[in-house]
Amino acid sequence: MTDVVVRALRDDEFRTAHTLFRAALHSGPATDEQWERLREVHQPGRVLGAFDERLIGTARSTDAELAVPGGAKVATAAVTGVGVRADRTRRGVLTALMRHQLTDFAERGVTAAVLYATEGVIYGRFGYGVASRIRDCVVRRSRARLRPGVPEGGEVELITVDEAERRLPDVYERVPLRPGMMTRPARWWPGLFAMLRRGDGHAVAAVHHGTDGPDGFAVYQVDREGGKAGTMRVIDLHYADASAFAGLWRFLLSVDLVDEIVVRHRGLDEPLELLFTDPRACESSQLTDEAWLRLVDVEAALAARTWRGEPLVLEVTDPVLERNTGRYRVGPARVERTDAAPDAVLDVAALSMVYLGGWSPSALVAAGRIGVEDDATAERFDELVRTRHAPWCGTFF
Ligand SMILES: CC(=O)SCCNC(=O)CCNC(=O)[C@H](O)C(C)(C)COP(=O)(O)OP(=O)(O)OC[C@H]1O[C@@H](n2cnc3c(N)ncnc32)[C@H](O)[C@@H]1OP(=O)(O)O
Repeated sequence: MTDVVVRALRDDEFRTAHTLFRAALHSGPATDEQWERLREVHQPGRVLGAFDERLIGTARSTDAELAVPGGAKVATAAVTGVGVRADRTRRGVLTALMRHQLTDFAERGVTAAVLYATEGVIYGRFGYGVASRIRDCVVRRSRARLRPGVPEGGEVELITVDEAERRLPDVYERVPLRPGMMTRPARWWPGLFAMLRRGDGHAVAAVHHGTDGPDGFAVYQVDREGGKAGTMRVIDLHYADASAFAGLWRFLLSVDLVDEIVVRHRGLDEPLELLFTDPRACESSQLTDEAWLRLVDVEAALAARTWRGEPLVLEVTDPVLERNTGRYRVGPARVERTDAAPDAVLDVAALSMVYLGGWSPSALVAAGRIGVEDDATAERFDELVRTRHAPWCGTFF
């Protein structure tokens, strides 16, 4: 491993780190105008740099809260901006950054860390696991007739990106967070609006008004070529309830000069096709991993969510944050450390995968990632973690 020094960067070093990250993704540096906005997404104290003689790698995080089964929210670090110079990869730079970052999270009292990964092989070794999965959908407008009984929804108001920047944060606050969703800190939003303005600037937002005011929104743009009907790309879509969901879709389907509506990165149990008389009006594709979760304080995380059925003793190993290694009795009444014999043996990445309810433990048993004595124990474990909704983050960072 290279001799790497990792430290938190000063504010005046953020732009160099951002340029390094963009270069690692094969993108050019931000313009001065873009940087004016992007500077804000960098949280002081949370932008790490790895150095030999100069900056060779970076990783940053932002404070947020993650909703867990049962409705509690836990202190979370949203990790992003991870990159190592292409001429310094595969010599332990990321490893040094991740160890530093996770240790720092543990010291700060962070319960969980979440990230979106560019590649599936990078983060498992640091205790992250795929906690939620998503799909993309294409709705063919000519076939998409709404079924009788789909809620009417309320009025929809179209607003500009400038107005959306002022108003959408408040609407998002009104959206109940399901397991896997995160609060959007003030420093998250500039990243979305910088992205919306990077295109040719024709994105708009539709705000849904329910009986108690604004309760959902869809940000979209329509791409047209050669005077033909085009493709609507829905960039961000959140709603408080079934009425707002239906109302927003009624509106999106009513927009003229659109052949198809592409909506990406949606939760697996969002009932979009169930709105239509022909469920195949909605084609789904591209099932993929969404949020990678890493429990940083296992005991606090286990205590924060609700559980079902009978208690089980879980033996957890954590090679990076040793304090987490141990046995935990986990059940609906309480969570406690114990010396009792384990019912299931797993590492922190596997625990992070089943924590939000996105995988059944039986699936991980079948894949050799959780050890149990027998099928009956696996079934009890399935029941323990079972949740009403599939987890979904829905906030890219
Ligand atoms: C949350 C986010 O920001 S996601 C963005 C992630 N960034 C990118 O994809 C940008 C392009 N890639 C990079 O900058 C770098 O390749 C990184 C950050 C992914 C990895 O950095 P490195 O310094 O090379 O990682 P490091 O040397 O610590 O690797 C640790 C181990 O992971 C493996 N590994 C790391 N990245 C990869 C990869 N992309 N493909 C295969 N193996 C990998 C290494 O081979 C090594 O394995 P070993 O311990 O068995 O030898």
